[in-house]
Amino acid sequence: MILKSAEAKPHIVVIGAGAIGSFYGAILKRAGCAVSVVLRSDYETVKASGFRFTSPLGDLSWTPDHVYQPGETPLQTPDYVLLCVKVLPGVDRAELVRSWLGNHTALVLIENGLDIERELADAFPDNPLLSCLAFIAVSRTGPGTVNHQAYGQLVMGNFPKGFDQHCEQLANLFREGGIDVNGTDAVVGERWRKCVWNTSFNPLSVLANGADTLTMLDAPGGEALIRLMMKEVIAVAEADGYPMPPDIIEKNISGTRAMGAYKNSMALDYLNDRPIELEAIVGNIVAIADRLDVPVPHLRTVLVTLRIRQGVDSAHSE
Ligand SMILES: NC(=O)C1=CN([C@@H]2O[C@H](COP(=O)(O)OP(=O)(O)OC[C@H]3O[C@@H](n4cnc5c(N)ncnc54)[C@H](OP(=O)(O)O)[C@@H]3O)[C@@H](O)[C@H]2O)C=CC1
Ligand SMILES: CC(C)(CO)C(=O)C(=O)O
Repeated sequence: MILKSAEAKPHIVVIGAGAIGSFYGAILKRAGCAVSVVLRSDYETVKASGFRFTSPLGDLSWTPDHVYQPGETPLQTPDYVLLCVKVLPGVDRAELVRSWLGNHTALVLIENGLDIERELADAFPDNPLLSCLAFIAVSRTGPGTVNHQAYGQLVMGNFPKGFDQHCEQLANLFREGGIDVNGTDAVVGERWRKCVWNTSFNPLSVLANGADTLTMLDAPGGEALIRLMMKEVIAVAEADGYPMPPDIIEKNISGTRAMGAYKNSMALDYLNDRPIELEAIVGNIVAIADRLDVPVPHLRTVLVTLRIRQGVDSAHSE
């Protein structure tokens, strides 16, 4: 396939333009792309007045080229579809993207979790698949309104491996729009590396009633527990063929302390009564641990406790 030249900027459709989708949509819009969005609850507001941002990067507020609803078909086949919905059981992501993909459309995931690409790779074997990790603090504060607190860097590569011309083009567009992109030809290892942080801090923050990072680290035994959880993630990653750097725990702990008190995306989902990405971020890792016979007693305790809690919460809300 011949990619569009730098002058003819690609057409982008963002599916799930919440915090992450609207932020990275804004960046691509700044780079001169035509960016459209598929929205559910925010459809009317964004169609009427676009996205409104607060951000240290300046005014990122933007108006999409088209605002679609799920089930519509694109006016023009997009070059890239960005999928930015939460990875939740019962959400069929392949069905969400199916009608938006042309034969040559590249599918780009900007989502947390491990082992979350396979269902899309299987459903669309002929479309280029790009997997991205977002290092950013951003949240949706109301319909069409978004607060970008800090950061924004992406790590990007093809799934399961490689860094093709689509990665090259999209990474350059994100850079033009003002954010850093680290390209990798081994994105699965990068997902493991990010999960060392997410699989430890995210579920613990929910058990701790939405606690921020410093509250967790400073509680008696808190840092020790987080280190034990990180060690278990690293052991599973290694058994799966992805050895982690020897200083990864130290760097994660010191980096998190330096960042100051921070509520991760799962803590925010929990505090706002939204479903949490428990299976994508914890369950999939425990499943791999079981397959490879790696003991993960702390991760399993946290996972099962949260599953029980989800059951109790949903029984109460019926
Ligand atoms: N926020 C952050 O700082 C970070 C988030 N991430 C990851 O990025 C991913 C996205 O998170 P985030 O943007 O925060 O989540 P949000 O909840 O802010 O956004 C998700 C969006 O997906 C939409 N959506 C869900 N289902 C559908 C559907 N069927 N059709 C159309 N839209 C749909 C939601 O719409 P509706 O409102 O209608 O449900 C919402 O707008 C997650 O995997 C998260 O873990 C990673 C790093 C940091
Ligand atoms: C790493 C971090 C904390 C923000 O980039 C994240 O992935 C999350 O909030 O879930």
